[in-house]
Amino acid sequence: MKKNILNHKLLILVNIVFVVAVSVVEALQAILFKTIVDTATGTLSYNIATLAVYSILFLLSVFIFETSSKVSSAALNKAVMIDYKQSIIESFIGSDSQKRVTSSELISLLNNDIKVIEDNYLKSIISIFKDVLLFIVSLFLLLRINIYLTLVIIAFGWIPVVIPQLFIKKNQALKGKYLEDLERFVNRIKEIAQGFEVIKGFNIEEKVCTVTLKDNSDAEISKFKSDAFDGFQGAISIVSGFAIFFMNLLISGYFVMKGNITVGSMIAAVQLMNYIVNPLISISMYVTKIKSVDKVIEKIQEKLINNNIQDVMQGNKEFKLKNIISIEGLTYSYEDQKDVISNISMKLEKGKKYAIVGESGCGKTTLLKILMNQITDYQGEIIFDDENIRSFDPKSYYKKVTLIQQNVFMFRDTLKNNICLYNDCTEEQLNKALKQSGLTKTVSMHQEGLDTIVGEGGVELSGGELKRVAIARALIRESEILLVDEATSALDKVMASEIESTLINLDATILAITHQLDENILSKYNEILVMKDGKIIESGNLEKLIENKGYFYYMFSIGNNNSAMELQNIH
Ligand SMILES: Nc1ncnc2c1ncn2[C@@H]1O[C@H](COP(=O)(O)OP(=O)(O)OP(=O)(O)O)[C@@H](O)[C@H]1O
Repeated sequence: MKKNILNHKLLILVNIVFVVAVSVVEALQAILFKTIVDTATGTLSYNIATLAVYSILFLLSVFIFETSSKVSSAALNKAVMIDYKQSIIESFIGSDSQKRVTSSELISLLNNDIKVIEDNYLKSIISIFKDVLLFIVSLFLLLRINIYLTLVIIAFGWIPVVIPQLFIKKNQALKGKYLEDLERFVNRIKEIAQGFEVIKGFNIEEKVCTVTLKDNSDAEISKFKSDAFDGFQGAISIVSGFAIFFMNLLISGYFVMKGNITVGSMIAAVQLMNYIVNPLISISMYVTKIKSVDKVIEKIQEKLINNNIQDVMQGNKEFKLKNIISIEGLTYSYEDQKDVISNISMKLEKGKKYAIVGESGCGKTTLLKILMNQITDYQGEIIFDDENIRSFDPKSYYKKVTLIQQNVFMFRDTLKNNICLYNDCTEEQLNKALKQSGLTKTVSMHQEGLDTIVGEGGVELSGGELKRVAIARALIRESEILLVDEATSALDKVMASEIESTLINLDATILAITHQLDENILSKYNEILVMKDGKIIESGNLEKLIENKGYFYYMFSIGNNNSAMELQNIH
């Protein structure tokens, strides 16, 4: 945050200039008071018209400098906030995919936490600056009026400053609790929007409304407690400020009675004492506010800024695969749990098509995530011909290796932008990709063709079409290796078979997870890798695996409804 503020030195300077001007003009109000009162009581002999001109000049200056100061501080606020939010977004994009925050956490951070920081941190810093100046100028002017009054202020003015500091911890805790509850509420709302059909379909509207009401009121109660505490703290500061004010009034009244100062000086002194005590109270409140958001800034720092990916590939070599991908002793576990990938060693040949099969949870997706560099803290080696994955430039690797995921994410944009992913692509490249991915018919069916807006999350496309878009994306990039995480999930058998055929006919090395234990599909793969408990326990083409009559054959038989008797023999 500090870095984001210091990035705008010119705006800070402009702010300082206007804040100085505002503070000087405000403090001069006391001198104008004194001049008018002393003229009225006969101590000074100014002309009333001259005093009226001074007053008008004073009002004009206040208007000009206040406006300029507010506009420049709003401009600084805007610039810093753009920077800070952008750094959060960039940190999110650069974060490790395993440790990244969820979408609702990110939205909550960018809306709620940022708002708290903006209101309590940035605005406080700007205001503190103004108050410090007002304090210094007023103290200087008061010193010129009466040294004893100045000493009284110095002796007792710190009381309203110190009191709010006693409540910093409590304030921090209340603000932290509010943001925590608000995040839970935002999360709940997101779930309601996403799970709308499930809520309706399972008739759980009432239950969902009840838990939402709890989250909603928890967040508002926490906000109320935080605001109420702010109010209590503010009241204590104001009361102690008043106490100091009356004490000053009494003391300056005493000096007037003694004939040490004039009535005009007394009014000016009281006014200046206000300008000394009030900024002190405000400064102490702003310091409390700044400290209370320290935890919020720390939270953002922890969740995002410190969570940037340590790319396993830190080299600068252009990615190239001539013959063989060798995986040696690959082992991985999620956060100290048991191994999800357990000492896998295998070789994959360029251009061949590999199917990965295995029961749910055996580690198939994790294996692809490691190969895609989404998981980096694994043990073992991944070698392309004789180059370790770590020696490649990540950009060139991601250009040639593409992961097609189970759920195809679509931007709310045109079909073309969703396929080209905002990169330039020629008509020839596009047509080739459409043809190979089987999307030509889909494009011609839509009146707007490639300019058709696909709707939020691609709702206007079928499941099969979405998978084809994912394939087209890989084709546009001319990816040489396709890692496919269940390209056919949620598709009927005919569509699944069509998509698998499309994939198998591509000119690329393919490593595809499939749940389709279908003879027609599996026979097209050069090799089937059978996974169980994080290991590859069998491999070979379909014929060989059926002959083996091992674990694969057991799964294959269930998938193809073989007789119970036959299954018992195998198992
Ligand atoms: N982010 C994660 N944190 C902790 N455990 C995880 C995480 N992702 C997956 N796992 C666990 O790791 C194991 C392997 O998961 P993985 O997704 O690789 O299995 P899979 O074989 O692809 O399953 P499926 O066929 O059901 O998609 C599972 O037990 C899963 O619960």
